[in-house]
Amino acid sequence: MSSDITPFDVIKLPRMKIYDFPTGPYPARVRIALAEKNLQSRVRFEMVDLYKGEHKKPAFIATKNYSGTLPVLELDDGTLIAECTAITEYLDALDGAPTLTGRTPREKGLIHMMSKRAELELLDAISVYFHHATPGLGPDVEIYQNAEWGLRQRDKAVRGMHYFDGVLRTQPFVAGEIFSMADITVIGGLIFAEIVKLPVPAECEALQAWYARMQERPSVKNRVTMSEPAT
Ligand SMILES: N[C@@H](CCC(=O)N[C@@H](CS(=O)(=O)O)C(=O)NCC(=O)O)C(=O)O
Repeated sequence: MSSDITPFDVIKLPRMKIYDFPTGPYPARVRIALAEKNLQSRVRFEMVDLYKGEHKKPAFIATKNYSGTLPVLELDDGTLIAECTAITEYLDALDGAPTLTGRTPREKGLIHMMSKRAELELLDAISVYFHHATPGLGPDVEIYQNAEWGLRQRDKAVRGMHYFDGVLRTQPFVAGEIFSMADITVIGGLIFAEIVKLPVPAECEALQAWYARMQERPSVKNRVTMSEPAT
């Protein structure tokens, strides 16, 4: 091997901690990205109990994430990165060979657009429905609820499902010809839909077929158990 190529296994990968909630839809996005990049062994998960409101405690907000959400990535030098898109971009760039966030300017633009659209039109909409029009994380955490707003966002998410069904009738993945961060974000949305028992409409056959394919990916299938200590 020529001297100017550093074998992957000698690149100094950082050790990382992720403040996490193992079954959460947004944490699932980062867990899937970690597995797709084969980085699981570099990460320790620290659970933050959402149902006890630990993510809204002043200490967490002051020292880990001003937005009071999960996941949060903490590097061994103390750097903190919140926001699933940002964490995924960081993880994807670590080996110098991005596979999830785009290899060319055009791919990067399309993937970012479709991932953001999946947040706005699907995942975040279901999250608002969960927090405002269901018991959510419980009365001690959901200190303000607006059921009408939550129901409007639920209806928006159903429209989003139809939109992504239309996209997936024309191409194999959410942002085009390759699996990307945009697919992971839609997967997060459908994970949340299952949690709130919001079914994908029967006529959204392309979305359903795509999701069935996605659920066969080891990164998706094993996303929750990856943090359990090896037995
Ligand atoms: N924009 C943020 C949103 C993160 C988010 O909402 N995370 C959820 C975690 S989970 O519900 O998916 O498990 C959360 O912290 N929810 C707690 C709350 O909103 O009070 C991101 O992309 O990381």
